[in-house]
Amino acid sequence: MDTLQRLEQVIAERRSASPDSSYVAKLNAKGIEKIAQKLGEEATETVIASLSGSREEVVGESADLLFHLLVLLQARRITLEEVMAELDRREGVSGLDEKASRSAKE
Ligand SMILES: N=c1c2ncn([C@@H]3O[C@H](COP(=O)(O)OP(=O)(O)OP(=O)(O)O)[C@@H](O)[C@H]3O)c2ncn1[C@@H]1O[C@H](COP(=O)(O)O)[C@@H](O)[C@H]1O
Repeated sequence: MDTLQRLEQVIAERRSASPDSSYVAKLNAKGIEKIAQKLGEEATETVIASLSGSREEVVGESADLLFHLLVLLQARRITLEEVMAELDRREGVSGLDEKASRSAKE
């Protein structure tokens, strides 16, 4: 089991904890809008760090971003496995085929 899978499991366990003792529970108690807002903030902070921050800052913000993405996915009942399967599927599609299928959908 890798780090993201372990974190996904911890987040699932902590969702039902007391919001006083758990950040994951606190975020979930506030609802999907708050979780989405936090993800947006962490994405912005990652972008800013990538442009003007140190290597350590980019690593730290990226960790915050991945963590909040996992919280959001769970709030939408989407598993990491589903996202990985989508990435695996794309791996099997050539760049040109992918572009063609995207423009066909538009
Ligand atoms: N990886 C993380 C993690 N990364 C970031 N954070 C929290 O994310 C928050 C982001 O910081 P901010 O200053 O933006 O947010 P804030 O001011 O605390 O919150 P708001 O004012 O926005 O409500 C901080 O409180 C961090 O502690 C995390 N909190 C928890 N985890 C993992 O989740 C597990 C379960 O955590 P609990 O739910 O707290 O038990 C932990 O063991 C960790 O493995």
